[in-house]
Amino acid sequence: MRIIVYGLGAIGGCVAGLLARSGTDVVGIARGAMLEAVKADGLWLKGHELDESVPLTVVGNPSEIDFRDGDMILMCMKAQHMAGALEDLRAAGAGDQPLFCLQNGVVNEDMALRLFPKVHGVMVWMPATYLEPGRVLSFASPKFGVFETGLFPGGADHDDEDFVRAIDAAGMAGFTHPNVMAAKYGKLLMNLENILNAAMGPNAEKGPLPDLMRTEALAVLDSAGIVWEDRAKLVPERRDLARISDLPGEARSGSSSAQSLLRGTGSIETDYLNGEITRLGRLYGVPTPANAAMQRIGARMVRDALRPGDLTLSDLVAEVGTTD
Ligand SMILES: NC(=O)C1=CN([C@@H]2O[C@H](COP(=O)(O)OP(=O)(O)OC[C@H]3O[C@@H](n4cnc5c(N)ncnc54)[C@H](OP(=O)(O)O)[C@@H]3O)[C@@H](O)[C@H]2O)C=CC1
Ligand SMILES: CC(C)(CO)C(=O)C(=O)O
Repeated sequence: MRIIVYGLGAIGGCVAGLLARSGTDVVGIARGAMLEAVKADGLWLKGHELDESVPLTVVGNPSEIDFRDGDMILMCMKAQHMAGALEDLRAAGAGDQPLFCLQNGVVNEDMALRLFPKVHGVMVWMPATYLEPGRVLSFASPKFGVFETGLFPGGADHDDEDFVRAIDAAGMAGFTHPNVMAAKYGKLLMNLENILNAAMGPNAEKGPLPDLMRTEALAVLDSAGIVWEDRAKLVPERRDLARISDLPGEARSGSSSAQSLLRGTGSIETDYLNGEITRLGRLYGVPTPANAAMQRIGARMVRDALRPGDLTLSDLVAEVGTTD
C-alpha cells in the first residue's frame, strides 16, 4: 500500500512524516516554500519524545505521480483549497483510489464525491502546527493524534481498516466509525472557536462568543435534523490517548485558522466552519448573527492582512451587533 498525502502542512506534514518514519511508502504533495524545504532537507518532525528529520518523497503536483491500484489518498488541505486540489487529482489520473478527507468542517467529503467514487471522512484530533517551511509539530501525547474514519455518507470498509492499521503503526491512534459525519459535525462545533484565537491571539478572553455561536449551531443542526456526537475533548474513553502537552522550546500558536494568518497565506477556513452554520441557518430559516459576524471578521482579517491579536473582544462583540 502506498499513501499519497496531499497538502503537506500541519496535519499532512505530521501524518506523512509519522507514516514514512514507520516504514509506510509515502508520497507527499506540497507547494511553495514547504516543497522546496522538504526536497532539500526532508521534513523536520517534532512531537512528544520526537525531534528529527524524516526523509520524504515529495512532488509539487499530482501530475508527477503515476497513480495505481493500492494507493490511498489523504486530502490534508484546508477546505478553501479543496476544489482546485480535486481537479488536479482527477486530471492526474486518480480515480478509483480511496480518498480520505483529514479536514475539519463537513463540506470536503461532498465535494470529493462529485469527482471520486470512494470517499471517506476522517475526524482529526491532532493539535498540530506549521509555521516554518519544512518543520511541523504535534502537541498531542502519548499518541500523536486520534483519527476516526468511515465511508461517506456512512458505513466503513476494508480501506478504513487499512487506514487505521497504518495510523496505529505510526504512533497515532485510529478507529473506524460507521457514522463518521456525526463525529465531524461534533468537531465542527468546536472549530467555530478557531476564529477567536485567530482574531484575538491565543490566550484572549472569549466572553459570550463561544456560547452565542454554539447556541446558533445547535439550533440549526436541530432544524436540519443533523445527527452529531460531542467531540469537545474526544469521547471520554479516548481522552488519555492524545492530551495536549507542552513541547520544550515551542509555544502553541493557536488554531489552524490562526496559523493561516500567521503565515500570511491570504485565506482562512472560516467560511467552511462558521460558514457551515450560516449556510444551514439560511436554508432552514434560523438566525445565525454571531457565526455570520465571525465570517466577516475572518474575511476582514485576510483582506487587511491582520494577525492574531490585532482585534479585541470588544471589536468582535461589536461586529455581532451589526446587521448580517
Ligand atoms: N492544524 C491543526 O491543529 C488541525 C487542523 N485540522 C484541519 O485539517 C485541515 C488541514 O489543516 P492544516 O494542516 O492546519 O492546514 P495547513 O495550511 O497547515 O496545511 C495545508 C497545506 O496544504 C497546502 N496545499 C493547499 N492546496 C494545495 C495544492 N493544491 N497543492 C499542494 N499543496 C496544497 C497548503 O499550502 P499553502 O500553505 O501554500 O496554502 C498547506 O501547506 C483543515 O481542514 C484544518 O481545519 C484538524 C485538526 C487540527
Ligand atoms: C486543534 C484544534 C482542535 C483546535 O486548535 C483544531 O481542530 C484546529 O486547530 O483546527
